[in-house]
Amino acid sequence: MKLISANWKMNMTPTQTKDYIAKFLPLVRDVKDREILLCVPYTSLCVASDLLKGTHIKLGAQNVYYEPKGAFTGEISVAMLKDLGVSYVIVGHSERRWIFGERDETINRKLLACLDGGLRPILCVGERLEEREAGLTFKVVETQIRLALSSLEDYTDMIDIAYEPVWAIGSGNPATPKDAQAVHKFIKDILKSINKNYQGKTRVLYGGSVNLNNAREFINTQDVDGLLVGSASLDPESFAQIVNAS
Ligand SMILES: O=C(CO)COP(=O)(O)O
Repeated sequence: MKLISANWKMNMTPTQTKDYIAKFLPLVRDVKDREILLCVPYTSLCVASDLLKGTHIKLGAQNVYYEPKGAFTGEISVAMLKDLGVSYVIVGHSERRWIFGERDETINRKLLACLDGGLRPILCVGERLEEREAGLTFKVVETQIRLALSSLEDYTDMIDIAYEPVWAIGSGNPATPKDAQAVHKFIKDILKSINKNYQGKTRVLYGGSVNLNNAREFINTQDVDGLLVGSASLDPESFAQIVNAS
């Protein structure tokens, strides 16, 4: 099933989360052929978890730490997320890579912790503008995937991947569906080549300036198995329209 996910990033208080979900749920009640996911800030997980219980909307986090517990001030473990009913977690978002200096090795450890603990990670990959301009898109994406999945190659069916070109995020300048399709196909070929038992269960999502005007075209593009929507997911009506259009 295709996956349409919101990434709220650092937006929405718990109170705003409550209002959002109250408005959003009736608007997507009849959507049965798409998986809908809300990746909310840590502080909204509790309230969102309560409100989404018994609905078909899944709950996701935007980050996780790889150690199971201990003296890691400010960090959140897989078990803590699981206990709140979280089923997905975004790992290696470009904002974590480029603002917070998250390295491929850290991302690899986070993926391992998620797989061990039964959370489905959404691994984010994508090239920066200068890399794209230097013709390095495929090389960058391949390197990010190979490093993130190092020693986890047998488990590729247990993760989803979001292709989010960094230059397209928050810029109003999305990739063309054709360019996205080429990278998505390339990602699927990598997964096949690193896991000979790969069953094709990884969904490759597109993210980067998805909005109501382009969501349908992306979702109807071959090899696009879902969307990861940032700013256009912050308004419940707008995100519900994207879900319904895609
Ligand atoms: O980073 C994104 C989703 O993870 C995309 O953000 P925008 O939809 O705001 O471009």
